[in-house]
Amino acid sequence: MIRFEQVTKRYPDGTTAVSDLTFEVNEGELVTLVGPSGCGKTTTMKMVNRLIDPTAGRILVDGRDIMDGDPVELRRHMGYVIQNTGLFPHKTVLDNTATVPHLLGWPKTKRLARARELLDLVGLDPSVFGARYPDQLSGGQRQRVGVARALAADPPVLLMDEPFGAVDPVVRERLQTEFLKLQSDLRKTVLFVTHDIEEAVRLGDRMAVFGQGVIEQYAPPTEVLGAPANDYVAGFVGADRGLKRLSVTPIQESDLERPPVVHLDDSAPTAATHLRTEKARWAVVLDQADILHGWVSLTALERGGTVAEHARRMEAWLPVGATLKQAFATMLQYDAGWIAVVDEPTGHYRGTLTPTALHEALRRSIESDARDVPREDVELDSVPG
Ligand SMILES: Nc1ncnc2c1ncn2[C@@H]1O[C@H](COP(=O)(O)OP(=O)(O)OP(=O)(O)O)[C@@H](O)[C@H]1O
Repeated sequence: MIRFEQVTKRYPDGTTAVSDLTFEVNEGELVTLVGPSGCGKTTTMKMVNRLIDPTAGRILVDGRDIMDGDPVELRRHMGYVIQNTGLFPHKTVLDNTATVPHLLGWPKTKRLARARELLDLVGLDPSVFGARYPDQLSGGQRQRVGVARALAADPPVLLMDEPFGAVDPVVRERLQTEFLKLQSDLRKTVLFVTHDIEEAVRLGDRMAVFGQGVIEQYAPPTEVLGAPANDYVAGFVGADRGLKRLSVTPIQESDLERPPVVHLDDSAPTAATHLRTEKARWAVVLDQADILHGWVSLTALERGGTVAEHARRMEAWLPVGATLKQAFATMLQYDAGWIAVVDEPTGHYRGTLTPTALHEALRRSIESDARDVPREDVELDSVPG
């Protein structure tokens, strides 16, 4: 969809901002450009919508050299979101959002209807916020309007330059979550510049890690974190890359443990016998439809009656596909030694995760990237302990 072929940009004062860049962004892919200040990320992005022209090489969008057409026409097919949003202060939120449709000559009713639809999409009620001016919004709300405005004419490409850079970390994380949800529906081709490695890891299908004007590694986040291409990338992603990886590694069926399972209407003595045979001190409790209810201890079952009389509710659960980081956070939140993993949306119980299983899942995912084999096929050497 977007292809850089040996692109170099040298500024008139002799600064080489990027040199000999070759990479490709697929249709519907979100690529993060990440690296320290001054490494050429913004220059790279601005060459795509011709705010900056390359000194050498060419850039193709949908197979066409971008230098062949009219730059204004080109920009209409590319949403552009920048830090501090660049909203017009004297225009209402609704009019700001409708900027591009206005330039494209859409009739007023159509462009305002589109602006309302987009404000809704980014979580701003148009009847509340539409008539306000940018300085009557919070920083996070302004960024949302920036995203809505960029999407207004439904461009296939989105260019985003530190779009969430000006807000505090909590709002930033919320904006990232909302944007990921939006992107999973819209599937735009996105180039996203950030100097924040966490953001690049969280959002990118692939990340381009920039050194001085060159890409040092171009790969999915799990690979950059698990197998950095060189010392530069390893240094940039940081010594805590194992921790960062937790946030992009999903829970898989093969990570789960299977402690004994009993049902609510089982008799307690039968359940207790089952636990003793399995040499277990507790069991997962399900209802008749195999939906998670909670857990029960052997000691409680030994008092007789039915499982239902002794079972305790379990609040710490997650769906398959949630990340290992969410699993870890849930364990901490409920002060739980394990969490249950269920199918979504059925709620059917699949298994459990303990801190040990979580650690093994992380190690297997690192090995699986390094050796290029599926995670469930990785055999771990045990750590001598
Ligand atoms: N108009 C210009 N004239 C001369 N040099 C420039 C110009 N614009 C950028 N540069 C230089 O080109 C290099 C790359 O700049 P660029 O803005 O692309 O970096 P960046 O990675 O986006 O940095 P930041 O994260 O700080 O925004 C820097 O050394 C910068 O000083």
